[in-house]
Amino acid sequence: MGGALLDGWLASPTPPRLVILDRHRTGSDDAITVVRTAAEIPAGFKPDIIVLAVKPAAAEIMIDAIGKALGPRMSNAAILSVMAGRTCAALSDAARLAGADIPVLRAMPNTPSAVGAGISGLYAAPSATPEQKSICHDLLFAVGDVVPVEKEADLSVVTAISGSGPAYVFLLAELLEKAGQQHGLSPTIARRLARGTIYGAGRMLDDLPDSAEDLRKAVTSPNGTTAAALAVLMKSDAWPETVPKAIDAATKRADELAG
Ligand SMILES: NC(=O)C1=CN([C@@H]2O[C@H](COP(=O)(O)OP(=O)(O)OC[C@H]3O[C@@H](n4cnc5c(N)ncnc54)[C@H](OP(=O)(O)O)[C@@H]3O)[C@@H](O)[C@H]2O)C=CC1
Ligand SMILES: O=C(O)[C@@H]1CCC=N1
Repeated sequence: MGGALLDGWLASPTPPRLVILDRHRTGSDDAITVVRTAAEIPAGFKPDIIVLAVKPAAAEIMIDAIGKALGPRMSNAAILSVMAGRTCAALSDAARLAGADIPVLRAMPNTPSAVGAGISGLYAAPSATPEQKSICHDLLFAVGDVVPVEKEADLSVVTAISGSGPAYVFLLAELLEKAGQQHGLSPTIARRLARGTIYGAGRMLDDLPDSAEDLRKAVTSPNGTTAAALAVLMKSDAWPETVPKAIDAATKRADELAG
């Protein structure tokens, strides 16, 4: 996810000044300084925002390493976590243990951020300053839309819908492609049709004021092909039951990750 955000920031018209801590990436340039370990963070660098995009289990280790490396230079920063689950309180505790009593903001972005088409939920702990909220909002807005949420607990369902959501759409693309091939289309044609359809439907959802339901109905001719397919997909034990179940499972998992 960190890589997706980075791609989006680097492609944005006014990239922020970035120091990237990444064990694999090499090559600093004019736009970014890349370091392999926290100890290599440049001596004069005093971050406004520390973006954490590691797996939730690595959060405390990272905060500790960054705290040790930055020392007092961390004291005016805020943490922006994109990790599923991990709460502001847990991350604040980790920062305090690392020597910095600093605010935490939590975002739940998604991978379309890599192409500037992300959408992120954003929650700010009450201790975050208006300026820190504004910088984090702008960082996320540089790679797509931003939806502020008032309650931290809402980030679990945000994670289930939009954080994980691209995977559901990619699964649909996979299944459409496969079904096309099973009906004799070449892999290339099946892939173009599946992807082009999802792209076009996404554009309509984004560009037009109509509801998703109205757009669906407009495709569905009486007694036609779409009606035949939707009779399968919309059976009570099919999508109307399985999609909410899937969202429940993802929301529950996000709550579990929060501990
Ligand atoms: N994937 C997604 O669509 C989304 C993910 N997220 C959140 O983003 C976070 C990362 O997920 P994701 O990008 O999928 O996971 P990845 O495993 O792809 O990325 C995690 C990165 O963190 C690095 N890392 C872990 N520990 C350390 C460490 N101690 N020092 C330096 N680097 C470290 C890993 O390096 P290495 O490979 O060397 O271990 C890896 O590059 C998660 O918390 C997830 O909840 C949020 C929204 C969407
Ligand atoms: O699967 C996950 O846990 C992360 C959070 C949202 C998307 N990927």
